[in-house]
Amino acid sequence: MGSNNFVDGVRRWFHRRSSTTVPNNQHNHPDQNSGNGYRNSRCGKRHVSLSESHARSPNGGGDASESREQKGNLAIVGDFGISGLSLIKVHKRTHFNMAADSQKKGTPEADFFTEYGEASQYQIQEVIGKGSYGVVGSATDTHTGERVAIKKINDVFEHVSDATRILREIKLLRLLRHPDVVEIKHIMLPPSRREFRDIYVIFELMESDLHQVIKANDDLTPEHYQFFLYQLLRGLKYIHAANVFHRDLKPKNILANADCKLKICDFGLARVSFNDAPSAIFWTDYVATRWYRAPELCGSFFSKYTPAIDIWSIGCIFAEMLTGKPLFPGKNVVHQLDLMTDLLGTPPPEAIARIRNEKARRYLSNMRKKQPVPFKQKFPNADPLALRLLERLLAFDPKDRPTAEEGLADPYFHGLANLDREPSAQPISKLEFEFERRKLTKDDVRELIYREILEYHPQMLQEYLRGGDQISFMYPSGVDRFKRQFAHLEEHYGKGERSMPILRQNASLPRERVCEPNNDGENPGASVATSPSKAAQQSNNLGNPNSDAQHDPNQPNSTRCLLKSASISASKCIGVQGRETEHEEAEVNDEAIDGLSRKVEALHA
Ligand SMILES: Nc1ncnc2c1ncn2[C@@H]1O[C@H](COP(=O)(O)OP(=O)(O)OP(=O)(O)O)[C@@H](O)[C@H]1O
Repeated sequence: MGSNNFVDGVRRWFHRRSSTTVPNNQHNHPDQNSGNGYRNSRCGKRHVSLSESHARSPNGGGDASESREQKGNLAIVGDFGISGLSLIKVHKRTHFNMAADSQKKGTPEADFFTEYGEASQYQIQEVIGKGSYGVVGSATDTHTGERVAIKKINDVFEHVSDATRILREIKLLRLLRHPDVVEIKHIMLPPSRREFRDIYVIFELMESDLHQVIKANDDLTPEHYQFFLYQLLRGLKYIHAANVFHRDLKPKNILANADCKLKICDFGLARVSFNDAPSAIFWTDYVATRWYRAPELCGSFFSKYTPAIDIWSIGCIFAEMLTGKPLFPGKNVVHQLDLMTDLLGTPPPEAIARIRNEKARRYLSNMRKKQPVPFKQKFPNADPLALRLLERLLAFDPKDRPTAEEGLADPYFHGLANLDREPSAQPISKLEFEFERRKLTKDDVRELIYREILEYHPQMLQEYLRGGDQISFMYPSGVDRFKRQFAHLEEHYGKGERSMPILRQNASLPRERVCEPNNDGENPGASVATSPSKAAQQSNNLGNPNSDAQHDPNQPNSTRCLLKSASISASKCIGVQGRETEHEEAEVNDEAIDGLSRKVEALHA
């Protein structure tokens, strides 16, 4: 595909909406009305009004343009028609057809529907993935014909910290409503308010994720790159305006459709930043994927962090799109910093002087001086405007990175950026996250999750708010049916494939194990290690005890990685020669650890 297709698509989009002219409210780009080419064809004077509402098309067909009525004060967004971009390859999911199988065997599931209204709404089809928290299946909403993804989260309350992470995620996804953020459509009502263990969350269904897209498509065009980055920054602008830091942006946490639509997902590590929140609580459980981690998080540089940590991750993701390979595949935090400085050069003394953590400051000042590699040399085929923005996103010093909003106003997006389509969220109310301030018991979290689920069951919510006791009785919810269906699916999923037990990544540390900061505001490096290997890795970090937690071979990421590989091998990508993209969960090489330990020890001697 070339720009012509793109131009045609954009023209079609404008044509379809020709009656919705509103005053031009673009970013004030100097050349926004001049010149030729696809950028300017997108830069016409017609824009979709913020108040314009289009019906959302069911996933899997029809007009790709979308809009969403925002809850509360949030805006209604008229979004792109993106038919102008050539479709990207997404692997076809063909794991196990639940519906057909259940008919063949005459399993009882089909009858179950008649009794419970809500359950009959979803016809489960196949398993599309497994995570550490459970299984994700595709299904059809029989009321609307829409295809959805249903995530079954097993044994939610096994660990209070996991349950709290799930609470955070479902709450944030209810509050953050934007076309570039995955949508929770529904959560099944548990059969019993006080006794439920599993929950079923119904998401909009996406076809793939950016990790797969990068692997499967070696013919992405400059227009694809630009549109991908645009959506990511636009989503981030909205999320940051709500004072939410995602903290774990990586290609696997960006869902993708063949029509080039991207959506940010997995808010399990996200946090709302209230100005008075102690940064210790905010950061001590930080275990996000190292390869996309900002330099300041590779050594507890500061006591307070900013949304610029997410901007860095977006920079890494964009670079990975351009080359098909992760930009900084560090084996541990020290190696991570080495790779960063290999490309960006050693930071200037002023930037190093701002670092409050003494070990990290010392490590960087003692590092052999390195010159930056020109981005043109590193990314020889990329659009120079793209590279200029990439350099800004990957500024070593967080204060030099643009905000998402500033990123959208970068010349790279001339003709594409449009403030009308880039709404900001309202800051999230403190009341919603009041639970972060206290130590929760299992029953507390269960009640809070139940309350959150009731947001999708307005009548029950009314009853609950009136103090109705009846909902403590078993309530016909349809979850039992789902449970059996998922059990059946899980039994078949992975048959004949490399299958490994899923271990839950206990990502958030239980409160009682979170160490207090020292008087410098930094974490003193108190141990949270649960295994000798973790202890070894911690000796290799620069002050943050959790900075390598995700790299513990006993942690499930490597397991998940294998499972994902298994599902990839079972998938069909037509005519695709996948590029080899290494996994960020690569095993730690003991020798490297030893070498780095010596290096760090020598530094601190
Ligand atoms: N809405 C969705 N549409 C399509 N696929 C999805 C959707 N949500 C998740 N998936 C896929 O299902 C799989 C499992 O997702 P899940 O979020 O449970 O686990 P994960 O991404 O491994 O993260 P974690 O284990 O940290 O929660 C992933 O491959 C993901 O891409």
